[in-house]
Amino acid sequence: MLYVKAPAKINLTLDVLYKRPDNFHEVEMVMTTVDLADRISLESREDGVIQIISTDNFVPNDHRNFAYQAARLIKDTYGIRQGVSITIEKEIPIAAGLAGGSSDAAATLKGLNELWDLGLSIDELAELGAKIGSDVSFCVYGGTALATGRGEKIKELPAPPNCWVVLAKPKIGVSTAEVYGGLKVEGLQHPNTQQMIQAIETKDYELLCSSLGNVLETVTFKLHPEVVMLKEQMKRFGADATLMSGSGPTVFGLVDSEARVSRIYNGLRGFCEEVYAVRILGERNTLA
Ligand SMILES: C[C@@](CO)(OP(=O)(O)O)[C@H](O)COP(=O)(O)OP(=O)(O)OC[C@H]1O[C@@H](n2ccc(N)nc2=O)[C@H](O)[C@@H]1O
Ligand SMILES: Nc1ncnc2c1ncn2[C@@H]1O[C@H](COP(=O)(O)OP(=O)(O)O)[C@@H](O)[C@H]1O
Repeated sequence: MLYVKAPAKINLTLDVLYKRPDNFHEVEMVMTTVDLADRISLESREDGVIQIISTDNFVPNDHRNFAYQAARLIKDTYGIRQGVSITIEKEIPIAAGLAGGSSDAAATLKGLNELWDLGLSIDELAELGAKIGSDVSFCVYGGTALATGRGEKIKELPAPPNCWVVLAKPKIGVSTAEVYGGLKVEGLQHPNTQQMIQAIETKDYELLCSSLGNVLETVTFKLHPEVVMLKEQMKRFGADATLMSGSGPTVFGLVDSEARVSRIYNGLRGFCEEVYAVRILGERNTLA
């Protein structure tokens, strides 16, 4: 039995440059992993079957599961005869903009590389990951990175300045495809990605706070006004800066003092069931 952690990500910036002919959007995003993680365990089996076992009824247990797709891809690409039982202990909220499914896929790729002794490099695993979803390559590397292309081209960044991240997810699920589909690329207010990178490189917390930006907020806010309200509440309870992660609906707030974290956490818990106080994981963990 092999255990692998699958951490959630947040987008510190998310910019869309244009819509591509393949119907994906060309993006520029600064992403970082946080210490809210699913736990994946992998057990090889001789009958060739890929089995998904999950603690959460909303997680699909068949070919729709991204961890299943990761195992299938590895088996087919490298002609592996064995199967695998994949147990997913779900901690990351589903369809939340936190890349839970993508991270489960990435953890499965890394775990099977070890379990089946394939000797693949982290870059090879990330390339495989891109076939499953745009966010999977980033999740293979983890840490902090600039993601371009449709999200699969990854450039490593150093750890951001130390701070707390309070995550709050309203009781709605958001479809990433619907949000990208509703985006009007003309007239967008673009975040300053280069300034965000500078803030990270110089460990400038204030600059990082003022550089947060996500163009998908415009779409999700219109679909779900409760996300705007949650963001406003978080700011009112004392977060230094707030943003929606990915396509939403999770909103996060950055805080640099522990005392304020509990005030914000307790305040939000009054009306939002899913609130988490976490840390940024920072740098890439190169162990596959
Ligand atoms: C918005 C982001 C930001 O990190 O994350 P989430 O909110 O899903 O966590 C990502 O761009 C989501 O990546 P991921 O969830 O892997 O997307 P995919 O499965 O590849 O694509 C789902 C759908 O989103 C749209 N899509 C995705 C990526 C992209 N660059 N342009 C797009 O237009 C396409 O319609 C695609 O069919
Ligand atoms: N291992 C998985 N965990 C969660 N959701 C999964 C998984 N595999 C497939 N899915 C499907 O992926 C969709 C997106 O979920 P998720 O990856 O959690 O969100 P997001 O794309 O917003 O980060 C869900 O609707 C869910 O049905």
